Amino acid sequence: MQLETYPDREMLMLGLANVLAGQLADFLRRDGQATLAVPGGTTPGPVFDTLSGVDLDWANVAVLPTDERWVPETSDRSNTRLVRERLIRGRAAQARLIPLYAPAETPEEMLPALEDGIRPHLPISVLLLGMGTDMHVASLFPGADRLDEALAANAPLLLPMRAEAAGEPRVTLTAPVLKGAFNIHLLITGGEKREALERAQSLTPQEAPVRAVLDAATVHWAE
Ligand SMILES: O=C1O[C@H](COP(=O)(O)O)[C@@H](O)[C@H](O)[C@H]1O
Repeated sequence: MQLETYPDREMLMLGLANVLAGQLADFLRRDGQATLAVPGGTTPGPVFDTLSGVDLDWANVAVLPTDERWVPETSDRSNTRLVRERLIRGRAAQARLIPLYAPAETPEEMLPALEDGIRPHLPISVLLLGMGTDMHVASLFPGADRLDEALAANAPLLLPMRAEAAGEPRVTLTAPVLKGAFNIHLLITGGEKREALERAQSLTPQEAPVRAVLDAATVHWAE
């Protein structure tokens, strides 16, 4: 793991957006297309605000949530809603958003169709992850019902996930998809998450799912 510490959160969000933009630009120059996977939650909004204003060939960028709460976009719990409102706008309005939710009672019903949607956009060129204080990344929660399956080397692309801490059912990219990304960034803020990250280093991926990606990740942190 490589750790980048920033003097404050504003510098963190700006600096990280700049790194992500640079890596996307490299992919676009080389391959003519790129896939950016991004988290939901409370932390990444300011990164999205900056990134959405960067001059890139956004029409050739596919944007994929790392995980989704099984709620429609009308819910303020929807990660897709956050991405649409804060990232897929301005210069980035041309980017193609690949949803991990489709209207149905349960994620299981839509899983094959959702997998078909993301398959053409893998591997991920640039992956941004958040982390909870419980050391979950994407929706790989400690104690989740299908965590072992999601951590396995032969895991499918996507799995439904249920955990007490998760609230509603989730859908998540699995560990092999996350680990398969060319560039992996983890965004965390505050002392509690920094301590959790330190703790995670001596735990198993089952205890601390962030461990699944940590060795290959650059961690971006500010108090
Ligand atoms: O539930 C989720 O939580 C994590 C961390 O969110 P934060 O609010 O602590 O930043 C997030 O990375 C994940 O995408 C989301 O579904």
